[in-house]
Amino acid sequence: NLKWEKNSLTFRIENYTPDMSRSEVDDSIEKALQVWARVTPLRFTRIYSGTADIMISFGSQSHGDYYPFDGRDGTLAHAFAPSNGIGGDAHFDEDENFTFRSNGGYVLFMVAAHEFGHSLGLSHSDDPGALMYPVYTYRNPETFVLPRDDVNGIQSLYG
Ligand SMILES: CC(C)C[C@H](C(=O)NO)C(=O)N[C@@H](CC(=O)O)C(=O)NCc1ccccc1
Ligand SMILES: [Zn+2]
Ligand SMILES: [Zn+2]
Repeated sequence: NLKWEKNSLTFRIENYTPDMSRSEVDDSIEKALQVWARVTPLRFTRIYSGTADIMISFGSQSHGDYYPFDGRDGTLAHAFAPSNGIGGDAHFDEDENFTFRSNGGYVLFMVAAHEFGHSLGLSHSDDPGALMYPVYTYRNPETFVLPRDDVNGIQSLYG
């Protein structure tokens, strides 16, 4: 597992999905980062220009890396393990319908929390209850608590 060799990380939201308001996207991203910050010494600072450790963007099909998205459903997003450059970056498939709180689509908070697990160095878990389990399952963001498997995983890297 590659990991960040610093506890203070920057993030930048490069563009927005039309599925939600900007403030809903900002809130979803910030809350998804807090999920991990709460159980590690990691701290996240938002920047609005330049290159952040974690560059966050929405794109569809071919979007500038060797991993083109696939239209609706299927792959929802992907993120790169810690390293310079594209490491840490999280890309969200614009062809999905992302939502704020309703489960009428994919709740951006849930997808982002999962992706940031990858951005911090976690791989997929085989625990069906884990956030890092490979397949999206809806959970109420208001009551979401990071499952034990994920806490153990991230604390084995940054505990
Ligand atoms: C092979 C990778 C690129 C698949 C990709 C993923 O795991 N990204 O982190 C992904 O979008 N997986 C889908 C499931 C699938 O493609 O079968 C997913 O739901 N990922 C988002 C997710 C997963 C678990 C919890 C929350 C969100
Ligand atoms: Zn990408
Ligand atoms: Zn994943």
